[in-house]
Amino acid sequence: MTAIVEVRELSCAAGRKTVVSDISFTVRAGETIGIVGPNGAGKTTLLRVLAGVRKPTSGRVLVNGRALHELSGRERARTVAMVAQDEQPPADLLAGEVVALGRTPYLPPWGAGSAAERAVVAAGLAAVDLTGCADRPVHRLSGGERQRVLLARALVQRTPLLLLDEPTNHLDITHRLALLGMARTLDRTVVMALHDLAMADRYCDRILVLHEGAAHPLAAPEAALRTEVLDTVFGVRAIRVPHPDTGESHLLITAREANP
Ligand SMILES: Nc1ncnc2c1ncn2[C@@H]1O[C@H](COP(=O)(O)OP(=O)(O)OP(=O)(O)O)[C@@H](O)[C@H]1O
Repeated sequence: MTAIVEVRELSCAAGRKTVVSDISFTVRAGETIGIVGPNGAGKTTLLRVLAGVRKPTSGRVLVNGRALHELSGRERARTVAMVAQDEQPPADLLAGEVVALGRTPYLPPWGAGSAAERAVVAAGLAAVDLTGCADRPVHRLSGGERQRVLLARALVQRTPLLLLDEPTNHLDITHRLALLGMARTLDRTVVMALHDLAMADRYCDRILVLHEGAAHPLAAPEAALRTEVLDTVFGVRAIRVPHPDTGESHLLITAREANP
């Protein structure tokens, strides 16, 4: 598989604070990558730099071999889509209008609203289980429904790279599993910050652990989320147990002092 994202000796800051220093990794096309780390570890900051909305303090990010700041706004919007943490769409828009914003980089001037574009928007809403909701005002949707509308906007943007910051926040368990399952099967590369380590373990091809300004090597879940890593980084006790029916390995996490 070819590399879609190359991160070289990257350092990023939030405000004046350097958050992550000198990290390097490569993401291959089609991979689902999880970024995990304690609160404040720099997950959002790194995603914003990967999206090209924040500049690195040093080092570089290449997407499909190009630095995002070399691209026009339209080219960049066809390359990378991002759903930010707790993003609030403009309150006076309809759900379908929010999703349609994702089509902007493909439209000629005043090109919105055609039957074909409406069909793309409807398909985006259907992909997040919101069929028939195009005409609902976003401010009347629940937090989880709004989150799914924003995901639909990113899906219809049809970018090779999709960045998601805590995409399962606000989602019920059904839609949480659906979203993570979808992330794996989409024909694109997904990089997402996740707090739920067990979910990251099950649904990501590889995981980047951020801790104290550094990144552990990007590795398969069983290596990235080893017991000793979770103890050091999160102060929790983790064991891997086989599912009684399927035999698949699941990460079981408890507080460090909990009795076995
Ligand atoms: N605008 C800012 N000015 C100064 N410091 C900031 C700014 N934004 C974020 N920070 C700090 O930078 C650090 C990294 O923040 P970031 O949001 O990237 O972490 P995170 O891993 O996404 O956290 P969380 O898990 O809580 O969402 C935190 O210590 C945060 O307080």
